Amino acid sequence: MTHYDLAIIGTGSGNSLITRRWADRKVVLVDRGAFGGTCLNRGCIPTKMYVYPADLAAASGDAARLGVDLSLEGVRWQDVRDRIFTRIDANSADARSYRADQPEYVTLIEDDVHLVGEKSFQTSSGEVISADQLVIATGSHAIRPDIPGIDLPQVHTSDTIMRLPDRPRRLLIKGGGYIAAEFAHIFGSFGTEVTITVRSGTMLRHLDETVSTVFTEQAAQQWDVRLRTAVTGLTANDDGSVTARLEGPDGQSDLEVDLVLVAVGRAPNTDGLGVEEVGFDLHPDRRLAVDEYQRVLRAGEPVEGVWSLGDVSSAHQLKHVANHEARTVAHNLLHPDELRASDHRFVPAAVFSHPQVAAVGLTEEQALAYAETSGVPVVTAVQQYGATAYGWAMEDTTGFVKLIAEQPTGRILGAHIVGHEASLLIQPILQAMSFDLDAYSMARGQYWIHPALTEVVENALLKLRTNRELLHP
Ligand SMILES: Cc1cc2nc3c(=O)[nH]c(=O)nc-3n(C[C@H](O)[C@H](O)[C@H](O)COP(=O)(O)OP(=O)(O)OC[C@H]3O[C@@H](n4cnc5c(N)ncnc54)[C@H](O)[C@@H]3O)c2cc1C
Ligand SMILES: NC(=O)c1ccc[n+]([C@@H]2O[C@H](COP(=O)([O-])OP(=O)(O)OC[C@H]3O[C@@H](n4cnc5c(N)ncnc54)[C@H](O)[C@@H]3O)[C@@H](O)[C@H]2O)c1
Repeated sequence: MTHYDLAIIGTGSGNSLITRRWADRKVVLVDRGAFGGTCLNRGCIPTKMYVYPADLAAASGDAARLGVDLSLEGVRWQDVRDRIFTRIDANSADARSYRADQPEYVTLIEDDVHLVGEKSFQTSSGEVISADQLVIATGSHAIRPDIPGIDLPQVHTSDTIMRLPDRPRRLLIKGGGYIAAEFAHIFGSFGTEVTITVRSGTMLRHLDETVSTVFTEQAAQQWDVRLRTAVTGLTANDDGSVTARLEGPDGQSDLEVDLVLVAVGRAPNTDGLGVEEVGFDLHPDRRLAVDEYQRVLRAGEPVEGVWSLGDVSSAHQLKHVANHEARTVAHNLLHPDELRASDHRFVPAAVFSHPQVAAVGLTEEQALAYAETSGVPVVTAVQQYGATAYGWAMEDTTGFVKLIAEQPTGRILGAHIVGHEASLLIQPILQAMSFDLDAYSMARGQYWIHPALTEVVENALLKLRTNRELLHP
């Protein structure tokens, strides 16, 4: 058995824990997959590197209403793919070499491991490692639902679809969440016929109802969206295509496609890790349970020196959350007597689709429930992009900013944006929420550049104020 000061399982956000502060100690970093984890190799970064060219391709369709006739001559899939993965693979290889070249204090083990004690684990080749402190940062994996034909080679998850040799002519996407929305945009803008099957009545159904309703309407104008529809089986055809058996409101039907993307959520990587065997607590969705300091729990109590962060233990499967939690763990590993808590109060998210969506805080439904239990009235305001000067320039008819605040104080509880650069527009609202700036002061306490698109945020804030004054003259 080899003993270390610190052992980290997972090179996603886990890799960022190793700073020079550890240079005089012994650290072991373990990963069974590509160095850098999901975000770098098969998640946020390559998807957004596809989304940007998809936005350019989609612009050809969006420009006509402005009197600009663009035509899309074509998309060179292999060139797009190779530009992305030449950069990604080099980045992953460089990050790996950087760690592998620090043998004086970091040992890199590229193997699958499972726990054999609360702070010890075994590699698949039999090596046993123990450590004073252990960080579990093993991420999550795409769920493959149990339907006939799910193992056909034409069935992909987000792990594999970005490296396809060719772009499919017809793609079926099962699921209506983030990954479905982003890949529908990517493939649809590039010219693939996209069909999406969604179990419920809307896409992005976990978001604010106005958002999911508007997004679903716009999705249906671009892709063949089949709501309340299940895929009950997949069969390979002789010509390489796949027939999907669908069950929807009109009964059963068959759909022939070239490829299938399964996007029905991701599950934490706790299976096979041995966490139950050593008694660590799991949530019902099999996430590792941690306290606010990111300490792993056993029977509800923190296990000394055992930490977790990111998708394996977080309620939010988002890279900025994994990074935030990594900063908490980085501090706490070195300052056991001054523990710092993670701040999950205002976690934003964006869906990089067409249109873009961004959200932070409570949905309207949640805010109304909060008003009922707290007795604090809430006020909402919806401002259309099209009612601002930049919205006129864009001839925008669908984008909007929806804000929800406590009525007496103007404390912002939630923000929901659909439309051009929603992911950028939400940031000042998030800043106000994080630094306790109320909506009323935010609206008039600063200049807003005219006629920038940010005026839609300014106007939404002003509307909250007007609505407040209407309620309380
Ligand atoms: C297609 C896609 C797009 C996304 N886009 C965004 C986005 O735009 N914005 C955003 O915020 N988030 C996005 N995400 C989510 C984001 O990628 C994750 O939240 C983030 O990468 C999680 O980081 P992590 O460090 O927890 O785990 P990971 O980065 O997954 O790292 C975990 C590592 O642990 C290793 N590992 C697991 N089990 C073992 C074991 N037993 N032994 C050894 N090694 C093990 C794995 O190989 C992996 O490398 C996206 C995800 C996907 C799939
Ligand atoms: N831009 C981003 O930040 C970004 C992009 C991609 C992924 N992600 C992260 O990755 C996670 C996983 O993405 P995702 O799209 O797979 O998950 P998701 O949770 O966003 O959506 C999954 C969808 O599949 C549906 N579903 C679940 N089980 C099903 C079943 N058996 N049959 C049919 N439908 C089913 C759900 O109702 C939901 O609509 C996201 O939750 C997100 O946290 C983030």
